[in-house]
Amino acid sequence: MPLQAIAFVCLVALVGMPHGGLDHRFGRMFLRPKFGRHWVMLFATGYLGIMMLVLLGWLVMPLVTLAGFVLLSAIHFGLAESMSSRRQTLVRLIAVGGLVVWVPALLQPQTFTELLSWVVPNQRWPSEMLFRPETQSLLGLLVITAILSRFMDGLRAGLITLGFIGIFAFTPPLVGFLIYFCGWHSAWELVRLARFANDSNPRLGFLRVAWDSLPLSMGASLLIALGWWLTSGHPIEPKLVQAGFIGLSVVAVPHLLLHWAVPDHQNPFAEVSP
Ligand SMILES: CC1=C(/C=C/C(C)=C/C=C/C(C)=C/C=O)C(C)(C)CCC1
Repeated sequence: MPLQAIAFVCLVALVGMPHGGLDHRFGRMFLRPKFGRHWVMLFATGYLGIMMLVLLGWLVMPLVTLAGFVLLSAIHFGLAESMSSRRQTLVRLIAVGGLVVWVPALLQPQTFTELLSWVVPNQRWPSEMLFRPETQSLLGLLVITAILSRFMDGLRAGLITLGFIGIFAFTPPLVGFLIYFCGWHSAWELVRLARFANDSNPRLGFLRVAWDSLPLSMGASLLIALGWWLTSGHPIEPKLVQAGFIGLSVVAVPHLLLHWAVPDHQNPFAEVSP
């Protein structure tokens, strides 16, 4: 298990962070046409401000912040999964995008509550909630909705979804998350960005993306390291998962909001006027 916690933090830093490492370019595309050279100030203030709010949320109301973060993440992952789908209702997005949470919460409640107790320590709520029949039924319903919804999008989408459900059901929740987040969500986003960077030579495009996303990803990883250092005094494994998870959520929320504001097809490498 400590190995999983270490892999969680390292892979999130190395593969997960870079997929949001070009957010400043998306921000520039969104803000510069309206605000000219003031875009940098606005972007930095907005992004950092949202990060601070999320951090404050974890300190003041951890459960609300956890629930809000899981819902936002589900919508974000759901949108990425159903980019080509025309049927993007909120319930479907949440059902599909949240599978990485719903499936282990339903089928591995014991391990899942242990992880939750590391993320939000001293709270009895997760273990009381997760084992209730109402919660289990709701989770089951979400999983069924996701399967039906993806098969309606096409056989391939349905089969991929079943494959992921199998992974989330049988691998430890952190491993399932890493396979999905690093091996699928971030990987596809990096491929998409590499194509934007250099359509005729995606390999060169990939190098450019890696290079350009270095400052923001390094900054985010350093912040997580700082969180680790500040929360000293706990056993290593829960602490790694807590620092990794809270750090991830702090940088993920502004990323999710930004990507709702900017249309998917816009190239972040294109020159922006003025
Ligand atoms: C609650 C919970 C999980 C959910 C993590 C989520 C929801 C992460 C979302 C990340 C995002 C949206 C990154 C941005 O790009 C895990 C790790 C599966 C298991 C431990 C408990």
